[in-house]
Amino acid sequence: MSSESNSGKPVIGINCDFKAADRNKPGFAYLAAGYFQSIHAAGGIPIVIPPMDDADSLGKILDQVDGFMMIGGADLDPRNDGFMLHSSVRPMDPVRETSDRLLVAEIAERRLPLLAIGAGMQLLNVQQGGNLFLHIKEDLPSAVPHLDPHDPNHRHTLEVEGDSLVGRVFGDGEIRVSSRHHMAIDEVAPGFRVTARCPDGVIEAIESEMMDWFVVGTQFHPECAAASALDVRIFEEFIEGICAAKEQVAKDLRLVA
Ligand SMILES: N[C@@H](CCC(=O)NCCCC(=O)O)C(=O)O
Repeated sequence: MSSESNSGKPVIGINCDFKAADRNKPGFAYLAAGYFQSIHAAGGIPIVIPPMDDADSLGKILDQVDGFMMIGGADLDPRNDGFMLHSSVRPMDPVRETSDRLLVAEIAERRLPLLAIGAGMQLLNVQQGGNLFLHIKEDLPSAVPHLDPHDPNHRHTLEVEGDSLVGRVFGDGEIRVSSRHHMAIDEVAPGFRVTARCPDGVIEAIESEMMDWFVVGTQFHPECAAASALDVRIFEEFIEGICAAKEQVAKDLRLVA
């Protein structure tokens, strides 16, 4: 049973990153402010969820939200999906990855509406049966740069499918998005379709084709400080999609009442 916030605004859970304690500092859970600020600005109520390796507690939290957003971050450890480690891989802290994997598995089981960004989309794809290129520079040598370590606001152009959420958001005309990744989706998981690519062919957005699961994934970062007004519309479409689904459920319940 998800929450029904007083204002009717959907409550959106958001995972966060984790940095382990060292000799001089305690461990930290953290996330870029743009993630929760974007959800709030779009009409949602953000709730940041600390990493936990406790499926029962994470499940009780998911009982209380109307949707979820999985944020970006460092690399998924390819060994968790049966692949060899690659010299370019900088794994995220295992505390975060363990929690993220439990979250995505439960979100999928519940068909909870999901917006997955960057590493969040990559995790969704591998957990649902797809896989990743571990290093674009090696796997797709003709690709344009998708990461500039000296420019957090590195951007590249995007080509979108018209009949999609990102297609509705960006429309026609040149689109440039913020890109900070060296991995990318290779095979898309069953039940999902590609809705945007960089002109070099790298997959930049996916959406669920399943009637019972509203999911959008972006490799680019619509939450970043340099996001455009159109990027912001992705969050609005996500919130609107959740509200529409809730209204439909309420209508259906009235019909059978
Ligand atoms: N590390 C992966 C995923 C890319 C990603 O999520 N980048 C965002 C980094 C900044 C942040 O933490 O939000 C890859 O490189 O492919």
